Amino acid sequence: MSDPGSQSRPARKRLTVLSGPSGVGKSTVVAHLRRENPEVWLSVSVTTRRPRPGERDGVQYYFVTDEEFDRLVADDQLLEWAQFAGNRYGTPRGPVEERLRAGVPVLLEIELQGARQIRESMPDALHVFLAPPSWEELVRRLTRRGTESEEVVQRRLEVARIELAAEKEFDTTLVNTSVREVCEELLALITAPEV
Ligand SMILES: Nc1nc2c(ncn2[C@@H]2O[C@H](COP(=O)(O)OP(=O)(O)O)[C@@H](O)[C@H]2O)c(=O)[nH]1
Ligand SMILES: Nc1ncnc2c1ncn2[C@@H]1O[C@H](COP(=O)(O)OP(=O)(O)O)[C@@H](O)[C@H]1O
Repeated sequence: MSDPGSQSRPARKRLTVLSGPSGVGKSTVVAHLRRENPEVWLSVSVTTRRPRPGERDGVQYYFVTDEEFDRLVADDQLLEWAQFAGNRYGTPRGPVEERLRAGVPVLLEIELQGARQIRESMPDALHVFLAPPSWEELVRRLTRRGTESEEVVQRRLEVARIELAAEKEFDTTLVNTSVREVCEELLALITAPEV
């Protein structure tokens, strides 16, 4: 007998974590997803990194000083945080908890150490790894983006090797060949019915 409620089952109201090496296309994929699917709420992180040209406070990140970041950590206002290539990044706790309580699908775009913290603290989260089509293509994307100095690109590539090796820790992998296709696959995962 078919389940009469199956058609109207709500979207999974849980947290999705998107992670993957620097330059793989996380920001591009997430920006595309948000444009097409505003019902998915993306957490805006705090960071001590300097804004890149065109980045605005409160949009890509909340840009904070080291002292402000220390205070957020001390006050337990971050759901997770990590040091990455010389800067600190963290997810503000309040807005995420509020959205999840309201039943809104929440997406976090964070690096590996933060993803591990979320796996511990919120075991229901779905962890998605975004992989490059190849190592050479990852190097090309990171270099061509042109937002970092040669030294920073090298540092990020060293971290990328570590992040690529952690792929098996994730629930599933999406290969970022086509942004549009990856977004469709990601949206299907985020909004899959409850099981
Ligand atoms: N743990 C953690 N990582 C974050 C957070 N926000 C961003 N990141 C990650 O920090 C890394 C560096 O981000 P960013 O400097 O914007 O560079 P980009 O992602 O390579 O453009 C990326 O892997 C992001 O996913 C956060 O709140 N927590
Ligand atoms: N599927 C793709 N094919 C080709 N280039 C891509 C693709 N996705 C992203 N890029 C490019 O790769 C570079 C890095 O993407 P970005 O979103 O900044 O990566 P991340 O946020 O993971 O560091 C950017 O120049 C972006 O335009």
